[in-house]
Amino acid sequence: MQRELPNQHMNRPGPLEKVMVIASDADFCSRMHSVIEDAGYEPVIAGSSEAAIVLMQDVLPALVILAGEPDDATRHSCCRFVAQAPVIIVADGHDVEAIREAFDQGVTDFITRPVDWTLLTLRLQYILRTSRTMQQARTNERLLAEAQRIANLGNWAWDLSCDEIEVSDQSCRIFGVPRTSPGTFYHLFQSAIHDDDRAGFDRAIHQAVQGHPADIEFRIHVQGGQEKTLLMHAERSGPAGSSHLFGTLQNITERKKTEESIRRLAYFDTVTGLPNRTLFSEHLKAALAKASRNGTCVAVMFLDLDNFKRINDSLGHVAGDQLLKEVSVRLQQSIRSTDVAARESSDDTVARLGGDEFTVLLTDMADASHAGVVAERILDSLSKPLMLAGNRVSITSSIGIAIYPDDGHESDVLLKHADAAMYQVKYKGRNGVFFYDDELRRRSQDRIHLEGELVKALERDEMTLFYQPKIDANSSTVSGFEALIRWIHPERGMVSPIDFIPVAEDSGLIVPMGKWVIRTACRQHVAWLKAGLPPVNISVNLSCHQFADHHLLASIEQILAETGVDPAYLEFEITESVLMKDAEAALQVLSEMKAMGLKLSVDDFGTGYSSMSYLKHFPIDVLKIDRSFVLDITTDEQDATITSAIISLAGALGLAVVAEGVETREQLDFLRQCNCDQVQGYLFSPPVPADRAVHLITKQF
Ligand SMILES: Nc1nc2c(ncn2[C@@H]2O[C@@H]3COP(=O)(O)O[C@H]4[C@@H](O)[C@H](n5cnc6c(=O)[nH]c(N)nc65)O[C@@H]4COP(=O)(O)O[C@H]3[C@H]2O)c(=O)[nH]1
Repeated sequence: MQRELPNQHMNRPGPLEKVMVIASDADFCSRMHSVIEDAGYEPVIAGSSEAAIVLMQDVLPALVILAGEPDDATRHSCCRFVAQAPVIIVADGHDVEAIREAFDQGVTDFITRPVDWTLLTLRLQYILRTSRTMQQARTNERLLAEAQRIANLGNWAWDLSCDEIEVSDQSCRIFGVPRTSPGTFYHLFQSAIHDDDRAGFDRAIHQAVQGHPADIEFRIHVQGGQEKTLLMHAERSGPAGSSHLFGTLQNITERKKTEESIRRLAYFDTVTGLPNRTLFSEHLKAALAKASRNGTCVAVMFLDLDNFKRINDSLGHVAGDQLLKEVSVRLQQSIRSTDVAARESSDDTVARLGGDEFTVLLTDMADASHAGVVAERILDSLSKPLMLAGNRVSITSSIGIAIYPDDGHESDVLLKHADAAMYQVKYKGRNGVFFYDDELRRRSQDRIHLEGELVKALERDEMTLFYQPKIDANSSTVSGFEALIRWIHPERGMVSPIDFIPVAEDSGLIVPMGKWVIRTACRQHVAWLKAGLPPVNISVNLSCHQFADHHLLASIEQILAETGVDPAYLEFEITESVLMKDAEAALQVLSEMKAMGLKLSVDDFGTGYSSMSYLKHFPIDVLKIDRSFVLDITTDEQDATITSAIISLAGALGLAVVAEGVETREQLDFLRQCNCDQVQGYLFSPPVPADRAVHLITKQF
């Protein structure tokens, strides 16, 4: 009955728990053995301290009972050995001094002689239960510390009444300080906070004290001059009126660094370190919102270097990058010069959109004319020569300006208008400034209107192809046709491609339109063949967008397969400027086209800037001399020289040559003298519809 008592009211211990008794008294040991066994533990009896120490090598007791008169050394080593388990001594009730000494050596508890055997079972169970709880607490503490270490997360409790902070190990590690007293930690903590972050930190603490949990990021100086960024959560919990704040502390230094490098990549140009298009756009939007509130103006400048490509190609990319960096420095200096601009705003931004295109944002201007002053200053600054790769180089630039609110209210629109104004400078001869104006505004509206109409034109099948013959200069017979698109507008009549091709280019419509041209030209070639005519070369123009389109080759392949045209009769005319825009990429596409068996020609040759080394490597068949040279070959000596030089060059490179825009017999005679292979122009025929072109195929000119 007595023995059942503990089992009815307490957790019964596990069967494997061992209770070790160290005693020399055999009767005492035997009695203990029975009590321990009956209580549901496994007794382990050691007759002496030495035997106990040997036994403890193998047995891990849950509780040790030390009876007799063990000397200090034995008690000490026992306690050391069984640091995880409680140790009970059996002492004389009146020997308080001995009990105190035992406690000092680490003994957990005591029972007094004479032993109350009835209560002993209960006593053992209480002690073991406490021990288990303690052990669990220790384990939990260890696991928590480990988890905090892994998560780089510390916790703290701040007693505001005495300015003491109780911290976890990880909090100390985050601070890089050894474990200190709560008061010392408070002082270390306070002095470590970055001056710039102190006010925010105090605000967050105040908020938490008021009962609103707060999160704050702040920087601290740690030993060695390093800086760390911490994320702290603080909140008030515990009983009402408690002077404690509780919270966590996380070291987010690495995360901040990563975020910063991602931000730099996303928002800044890697060559110049200037904001990129995305960041510029954000700045512009913010500036527009502010200007709308303040009733001020914003100027958007679009700047393009006039001769960057030439410098980049001739002096190399390293020099090109150096130039871009220098330009970025000069631009920043120019907008900071308050003496000229009579104003300065920290929101002004210089950005690089890509290539040699830069933008400048001037914010909160009272007077739009300041933008012109700044632009002139920029031109002046950029025009100063600099040394690049040992060469003295001068650059000029074209700047277009659009002003909020006059020229638009949205960032995209303003940027587009500044771009249009910049093109106006290019058109007028470069190296200048142009403000977006009524004329450009009207043109822009026309363009938008035309774009809408073009979409409909494609849907309504309003496009048609005209064909202009190319004549063999020796035999005076047709050597091929150039297919040229025409838009038969229901109200306006025939619209020139000069007017709509650029719009189709900008809107991307050129891609489906170009595909339609290739397909229609191929079908015409087949139709003439079927009509019993000899196979005739047909050339088709490829614009910049089409040439860069990744689906171009697949589209051509599909059309060839669908129409059955022999690729040897299909020629593509690509302008010199398109090819030179990205010569490496062009070489790749041209090679693939060549591998398909197509013919390739360089259109408008002489108007752009060709690198001879590329020209040599491009797998081209024909050079087409631009009609601007042909126009004056009989009157302008220079044009005559250039034309004959191009013909010689083509001969040297093994290329055929076609002269465009031949309008007079004199021009033809000159070209024949220079051994030009083919000629094309109004002298023979303008571009004509297919039903008229058919009669030219067999004609002798
Ligand atoms: N003054 C003068 N002009 C002559 C003479 N002979 C021919 N032309 C014109 O010169 C242009 C030659 O085409 P381009 O240089 O490729 O220049 C073309 C080409 O860049 C583009 N284009 C035309 N059709 C297409 C097309 O189907 N696709 C693409 N991507 N562009 C096209 O539009 C431009 C203009 O085409 P068009 O108005 O058809 O103008 C044609 C033609 O009509 C002449 O003796 N004197």
